[in-house]
Amino acid sequence: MRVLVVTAVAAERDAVCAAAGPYTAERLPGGYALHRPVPPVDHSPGPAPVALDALAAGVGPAAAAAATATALTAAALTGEPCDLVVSAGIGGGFAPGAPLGSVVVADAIVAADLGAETPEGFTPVTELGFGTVAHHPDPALVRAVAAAAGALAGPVLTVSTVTGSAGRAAQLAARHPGALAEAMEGFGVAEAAAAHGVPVLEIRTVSNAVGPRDRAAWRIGPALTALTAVFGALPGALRATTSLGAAPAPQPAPSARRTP
Ligand SMILES: O=C(O)c1cccc(C(=O)CC[C@H]2O[C@@H](n3cnc4c(=O)[nH]cnc43)[C@H](O)[C@@H]2O)c1
Repeated sequence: MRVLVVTAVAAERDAVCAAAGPYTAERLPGGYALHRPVPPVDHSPGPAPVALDALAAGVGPAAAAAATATALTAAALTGEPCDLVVSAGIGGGFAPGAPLGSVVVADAIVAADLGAETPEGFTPVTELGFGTVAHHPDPALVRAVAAAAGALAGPVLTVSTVTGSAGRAAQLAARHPGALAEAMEGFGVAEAAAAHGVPVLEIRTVSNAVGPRDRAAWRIGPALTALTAVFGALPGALRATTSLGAAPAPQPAPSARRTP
C-alpha cells in the first residue's frame, strides 16, 4: 500500500520519516523532493506492506495542492499509484476540545475562509453556487486511525491566515461547531486527492491554541515528537482496516472438515 504524506515544512516531513527511516530523496517535476523509504517494500505474500512517502509542499493550501497533484501524477505515471494521501503537520487546537499536545484526525477537512464577505457576514462559495468547501474522509478509516494514534476525531479547518485573536477564534468556532483544529494545508491536499480519486486523511498534532497570538506558548518540539509517534502507529492501523481495500483478517480454520 503506497501512502503519500504531505507536510508543509521539512521539519514536519522529517518527523514523519523518523517513524520509518531510512529514506532516500527522489526528484519530482517542479523541483519537489519526494522522500521514499529504503529498501523498497517487499511484495511477499501476507498483509500488504505500507510504504509512507513524504513530501514537504510549502505553507498554505495552494502550495499543498500543487505539490500533492504533482506527486500523485508522478506516482500514477510510473505505474505505482498512491492508495491514500495524508495531510499532516502541527496545528492550532480549539479550546477546550483540543489542548496542546493532543492529536486530531479530521472527520471533515473544511475550507474555512473560502467565500465572500456579504452584508449578512461570511458566505461560503457553495452558497454562492460553486465549488466545494469540505471533504469528508472515510469514517471507518478516521475511526481506525484515531484509535491507533490515541487521537480525537473532528473537523479540521484550513485557513489562509493564522488566527491571532479571541474574536476570530470565536467566530470560526461558531461557524464550525465542533471544530477541533486549524491549519493551512488540509483542504489543498484534499482537493488534489479528490481530483485524482484517491482517499484522503488529515492528521494534526496540536502545537498551539487557536486564539490570541502568543509565540512563546507554541510547543512545536513536542508536537513534532507526537507526529513521529502517530506515523509509527499508522501502518498497523492501515493494514488492519478494510476501508482501503485491504484483505479482511484471516478467519480461524474450521475445527472439523466435512467429508463428502
Ligand atoms: O507568527 C505567527 O503568528 C505565524 C503566522 C503565520 C504562520 C505561522 C506559522 O507558524 C506557520 C503555520 C504552519 O503551521 C501550521 N499551523 C500551526 N499552528 C497553526 C494555527 O494555529 N493556525 C494555522 N496554522 C497553523 C500550518 O498548517 C502551517 O503549515 C506563524
